Parts: sequence; C-alpha cells; structure tokens
Amino acid sequence: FSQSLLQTVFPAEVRFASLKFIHRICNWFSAYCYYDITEIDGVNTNELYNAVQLYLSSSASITGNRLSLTRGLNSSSITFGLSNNDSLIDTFNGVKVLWEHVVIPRQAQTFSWRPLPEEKRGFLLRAKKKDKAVVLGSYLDFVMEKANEIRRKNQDRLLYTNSRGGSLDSRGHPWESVPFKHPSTFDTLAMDPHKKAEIMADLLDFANGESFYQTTGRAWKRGYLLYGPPGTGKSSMIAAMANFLGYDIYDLELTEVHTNSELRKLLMKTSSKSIIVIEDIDCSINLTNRKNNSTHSFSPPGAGAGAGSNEDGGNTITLSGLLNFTDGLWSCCGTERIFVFTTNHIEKLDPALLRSGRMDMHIHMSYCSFAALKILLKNYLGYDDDDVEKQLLEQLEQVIEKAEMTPADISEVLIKNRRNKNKAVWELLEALRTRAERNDAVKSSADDEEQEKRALESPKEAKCDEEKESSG
Ligand SMILES: Nc1ncnc2c1ncn2[C@@H]1O[C@H](COP(=O)(O)OP(=O)(O)OP(=O)(O)O)[C@@H](O)[C@H]1O
Repeated sequence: FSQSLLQTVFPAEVRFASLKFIHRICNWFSAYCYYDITEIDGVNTNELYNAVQLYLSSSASITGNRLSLTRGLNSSSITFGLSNNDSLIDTFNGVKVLWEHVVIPRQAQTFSWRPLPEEKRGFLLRAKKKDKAVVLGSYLDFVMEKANEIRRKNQDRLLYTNSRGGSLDSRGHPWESVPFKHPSTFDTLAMDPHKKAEIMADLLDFANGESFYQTTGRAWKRGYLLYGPPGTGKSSMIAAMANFLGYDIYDLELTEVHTNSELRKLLMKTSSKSIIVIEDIDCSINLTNRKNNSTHSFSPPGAGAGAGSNEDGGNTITLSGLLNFTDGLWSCCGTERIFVFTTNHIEKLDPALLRSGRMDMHIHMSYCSFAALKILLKNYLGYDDDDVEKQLLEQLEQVIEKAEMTPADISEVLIKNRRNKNKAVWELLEALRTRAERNDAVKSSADDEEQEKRALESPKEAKCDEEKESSG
C-alpha cells in the first residue's frame, strides 16, 4: 500500500533523484571506493576482466574453498577461478583489497548486434579510499603483468620455423608453428652440475634483468654459442632453456633465407620472450674467413658461384648481415630475446662471430663425464649413487673420461637394457672399456707416427743448426 502510494505521490524522476542523492551521501561517508570491471565493455571484450580472472586464479588456487575450474583450448593445464558471487581478499604492498565475482542473469530482451552471454559477469574491486592512488597507479598494472605471466606459463609454447623459400602463410606470416612439446629440462640434461647451475643462473639473471639492461643502456638480449661433438646434447640444452624460461623457440633455417633483408624481416616477426636458434651454423652458410672474401658475402650452399656480388639482389646472406641480425639495431626490435648458435666445429667459425660481446656465453658440450653419467643412470635406470655397487661405480669412473662417449651413445646402451638394470650397467662398462681401449690404441699409434716424423726431420734440423753455427 505504501509503495503504491509513494509511486502515485512521487513521480519516477523524483524517486530516482532522491535515490541518487542518498547514494551520494552514503558514498561520502563510506571509507571504501568501488570499481566495476565488466566482462564486456560496450561491445568489446574487456581485457582487464580476463586479466583479473587469470590473476585471481593464482591466489584462488591457494586460498579459496570453492573454485571454478577451467581448461582452455591449446592448454595443458587447469586454471582455477573464483566461483560466481564469491569474494576474495588480496594484499598488495600492504594494501588490502576485496575482489568479488559478480554474476547476474542478463535480461532476455537486451538487444545486441552480436550474441551475448546469458549472464552478465564482472569483478567488483573494493579498496579503501586512502589506497585509491596505489590501486589505480600500480596495483592494476601489477595484475595485468602477472596475468600475462600466467597466460604464458599455461599456454603451450610454440616452435616456429621459417617457411620454405621465404613464402608467407595464410596470415601473411613468414614463420610456421607447431606446439613445442620437447620434454628436456635441466634436470634431465646430463652435464657437469656446476656448469649447469651457472647456465641456469645466467638465464635467470637475463630474464629478471629488465632494469639492469635499461640502466646500462644495453639491448635486452643475450647470445649463447653451444659447441661440441654431435650427440652431446646441444639441441636438448636449447629445449631445456626454453622449458626453464617458458619461451617460444624460433628455429631459423638459414639455407631457406636468401637475402639480408629477408633475414631482417624474419627477425621483425619474432616475438619477445623467445629463443632464436641457428643450428649447425658452420653448415648453414659458407662461413669462410672475411679476409678471404672481398665482398664479405656468403652464399647458401647451392646458391651459385656468382651469388656474392649483390647484397640483397642475389641469393646472398653476408656475415655482416648475420651479425646485424644478432647485434645491430635490428636485433633490438623486440625485447627479451635469446640467440643460440650451435656448431660441431667451433674452429670453422669466423672470429667475428666469436669475438667477445657477440656471443655472451660459449658453452662447451663435451663427452660424457662421470658427473653426467650419474645423471643418466638416475634418469634411465632410476639409480642413485647408493644403488650401484661401489666397485662398479669406481670402474665406471676410471674409464669414462678415456672412453670419450657422448651422452647420446650412453643413452642408447642404457635404453637397450633398461628392463634389466644390472645388465644395463655391466654392458655400459663393457662398452666404455672397449671404447677406451680403442682410443688408447689410436692415440699410441698417433704418438708413434709423430715420433717417426720427428726422427725423420731431426737430421735436417741438426744440419740447419750446424750451418747456423758456422755462419754465426
Ligand atoms: N647432455 C645430455 N643429457 C641428456 N641426454 C642427452 C644429452 N646429450 C644427448 N642426449 C640424448 O641424445 C639425443 C641426441 O642429443 P642432441 O640432439 O641434443 O645432441 P646434439 O648435440 O644437438 O647433436 P647434433 O649436433 O647431432 O644435433 C637426445 O635425444 C638425448 O636423448
């Protein structure tokens, strides 16, 4: 009765104005301010809504009692989220804020050009008025940043390769991609633990070094040169680096790139937080010494003898083009990028590539050491130090260096007998011994040859010395 009386006595405009007035007074005295972050902002999806949802998924997974679980397309992990109309308190730099996930049914008659979700979703952020500056100034930026990080971690990373002959795909992109699923990690990588720790620390320093690179005025990039015999784990190391940092990999096939400008365009289309790899750099292009080549140009194998005459016109990549790719102004079109070159023959590389500052870290991937062998025994057979007889372990240690076997060779022996662990270790010892003996034999015959050569040369040398003395 009162409601209908009020409605007849007071017109709608008056009621609306008085409600607004009461609201304003309440707001005036309230210690809090509120922010609405709706899922759809007009007709566009609100990026901030998605970011908040992801950000809260990290805190909700720890503290929430009731969570909504989702798993996105192309993702291998489950994300947690706040349930409908649930709330959660978050703290940032000592400032407490409350997040509420508000979900209300959308009115059926709402008109829109595109189909809208049946529910109207949004986040309500409540903060103290005195903390308004912190919330608007840095908290929301922090939320966006954190969400990007989580998105990168959740999403499967991609392995890119440049398209054949520099052709573009349907989106006009020069890179083709597939999900990157290589299981290699620093735990599975067999190498000296100190070296491994050093590389991991270097990678972490790089990834967390934004302010360092900014204050020193250096481009935020780093170069690694991996060298060593085939099968020592260079590719596995690259995969481990990507898995460790959560970066995408761009596997650059240099033989498919014909000019320096093509190389630059490829670089421009790579994203930040990525590893750009050129494997077997000594085989990819004909890297002869610059001094021997007046045009400073190198043609991919099969590009023809006269290809070096015109930098961008012919089928030519120059060493300077490659160095510009990693070093010059173009290398900075994007941030947080790692360049990795691999080679089996470091001696074949042009000194310009090896000069200090060009490749920041040279990593020698060597034959399997005893420390690396222990990692392989653990990975393949589940053996710890105590599980292998002490004597057997000592025998392995004695021959491993002499045998000069790569981790790939050792893995083969272990895989073959992995159902019979004891047999696997004995067979490995046998293989190591055979290799060590063979290497000893080769070495001693090489020594003999050297001695014979010296003996043949020595009479000549003696004669020379005599002549020198007499003329002196
Ligand atoms: N250091 C290592 N730790 C663990 N596994 C290794 C290691 N080195 C080699 N392997 C094993 O051997 C296989 C071949 O290794 P990988 O391709 O990484 O060697 P590579 O040095 O890149 O060889 P290439 O120079 O021929 O490309 C890998 O699949 C891995 O299983």
